[in-house]
Amino acid sequence: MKLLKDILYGCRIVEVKGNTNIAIEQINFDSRKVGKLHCFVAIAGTVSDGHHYIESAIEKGAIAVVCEEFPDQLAEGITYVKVQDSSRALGNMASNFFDNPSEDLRIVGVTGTNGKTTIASLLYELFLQLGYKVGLVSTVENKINRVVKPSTHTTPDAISLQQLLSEMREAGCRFVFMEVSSHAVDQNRVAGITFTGGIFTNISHDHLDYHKTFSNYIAAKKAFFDMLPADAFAISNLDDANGTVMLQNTKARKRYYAVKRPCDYKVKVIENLLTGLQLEINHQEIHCRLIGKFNAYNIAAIYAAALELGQDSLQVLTAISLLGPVAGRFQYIKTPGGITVIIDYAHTPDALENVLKTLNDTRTKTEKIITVIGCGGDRDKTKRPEMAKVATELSDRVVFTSDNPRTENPTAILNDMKAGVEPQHFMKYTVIEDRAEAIKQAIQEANKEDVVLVAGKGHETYQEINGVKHPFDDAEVVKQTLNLLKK
Ligand SMILES: CC(=O)N[C@H]1[C@@H](OP(=O)(O)OP(=O)(O)OC[C@H]2O[C@@H](n3ccc(=O)[nH]c3=O)[C@H](O)[C@@H]2O)O[C@H](CO)[C@@H](O)[C@@H]1O[C@H](C)C(=O)N[C@@H](C)C(=O)N[C@H](CCC(=O)O)C(=O)O
Ligand SMILES: Nc1ncnc2c1ncn2[C@@H]1O[C@H](COP(=O)(O)OP(=O)(O)OP(=O)(O)O)[C@@H](O)[C@H]1O
Ligand SMILES: N[C@H](CCC[C@H](N)C(=O)O)C(=O)O
Ligand SMILES: [Mg+2]
Repeated sequence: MKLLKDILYGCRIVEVKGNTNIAIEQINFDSRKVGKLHCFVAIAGTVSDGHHYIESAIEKGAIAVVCEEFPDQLAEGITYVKVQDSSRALGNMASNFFDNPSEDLRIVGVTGTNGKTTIASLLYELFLQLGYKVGLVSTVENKINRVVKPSTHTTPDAISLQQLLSEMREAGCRFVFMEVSSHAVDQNRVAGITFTGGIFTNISHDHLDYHKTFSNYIAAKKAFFDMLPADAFAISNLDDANGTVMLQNTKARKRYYAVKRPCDYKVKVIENLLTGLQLEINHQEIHCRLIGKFNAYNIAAIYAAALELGQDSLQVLTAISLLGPVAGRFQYIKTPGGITVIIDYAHTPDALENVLKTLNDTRTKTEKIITVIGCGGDRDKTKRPEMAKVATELSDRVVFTSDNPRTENPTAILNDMKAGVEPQHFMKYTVIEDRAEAIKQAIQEANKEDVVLVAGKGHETYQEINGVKHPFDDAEVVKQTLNLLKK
């Protein structure tokens, strides 16, 4: 229990009606989950508006309401607090409610279109190796030191996030590495967190269904760097067209990493093989087990962050050389029959292009690249034709299939994809809606030396159709199919 006036500390309050000197059991932004002595925070969302549910929250036991507009009728004995921005207030309130965990932790946020999970997970592993207790907030899983907590979002809502951070503090964690999605910035899920540092990976086509324009999407990512305090660090990718824009207005100390340009943390790719990367970081040579040039950027970013966090360069390089791949990111299977299968979470045109370029860069003359790819339903439709175009241009054969159709018709999604294929590549693809069948077809077509790329789902263990998550794991299906076909 905490006093409402203490929970509201630091919020931009416009007007109060009622008593704030009351004890609150829990804060809640969903009327359906409200209980006795709760404070309900009304937020305007993408589908509906929490302000419509104030009455029902009170019926369920809320004794205080935080909102942007007072309802026409005020209920007796209830405290109403009008704020400028209720999602921002929620962030602050959640932090106060859990005794401001971020002030006792060193939290580094990672934002960008691709590479967030990879960088956050690698930093988590790296700092464990350096002997620290560490927390991780990611798309794949959350971790409190070594204890796994399932993840539902890339960045959880403000209340779940502050609770998670407080559990990390409780468990003695010193560092936390977390993904900060553009949705999270836009919805103020990270408001109230004091970050020690921020990392920008890259920005390319994704989530235009939500942000509407590319410049809104850039602005959401940039807003994260604008909120960093002056004693934090802001690390950005100088090779990305928006790498400097991201840090334009930050108060934090600016650091850049890059492969192509001179900068604070410069990486050179000496060798890019299917067994790993040989790199030079600020003139120090290392080998790492991660595959693909894009991972040179991820390695540069984690090296930069570790050094900005005060770690010893030599120890960091040694630890980097021991890091293994992240689940579902360029996961590599070599079969007894000589086929290579790669499972990768590439679900944007840019990621798919990077992965396929890596496979093209490292292939021999005779080997075929066979790609299995689908696009998610209820997500950015404009990326569908682009992903299909990239897949057919950079592969010898492509099987278009389903990837979480959600509430959309899978055939309609596949038609959106097909519209992006250039006529000269029409002969390269087939369409098999059933993902397991699509994987089987690709593996069946593969001969010794060929590479099968199964892209889009990575670590996911389900296929989401009409609100139901059916068990489906690309890695499992691949293994079963390889056994079945004796490949
Ligand atoms: C589009 C989006 O981001 N939606 C998120 C948002 O919900 P919303 O704005 O749609 O909520 P809404 O249904 O309009 O309701 C508005 C408000 O009324 C409340 N309400 C609603 C109904 C009711 O009966 N009572 C009630 O109080 C709701 O609790 C909410 O506070 O706020 C919710 C609470 O934080 C999130 O769970 C929800 O994530 C949905 C499930 C989602 O799918 N989000 C994805 C797109 C997402 O966030 N992805 C990013 C990763 C993207 C990336 O890969 O980069 C992520 O961080 O995971
Ligand atoms: N630095 C990078 N640049 C471009 N592509 C990358 C980079 N790192 C990883 N990728 C590609 O993008 C895919 C997704 O990587 P990752 O899961 O790390 O990104 P993410 O930003 O966490 O994605 P999400 O927004 O879905 O959480 C990988 O499977 C790989 O294909
Ligand atoms: N975080 C991303 C993941 C997409 C993964 C892909 N498998 C899909 O379902 O589209 C999103 O929610 O848009
Ligand atoms: Mg992620």
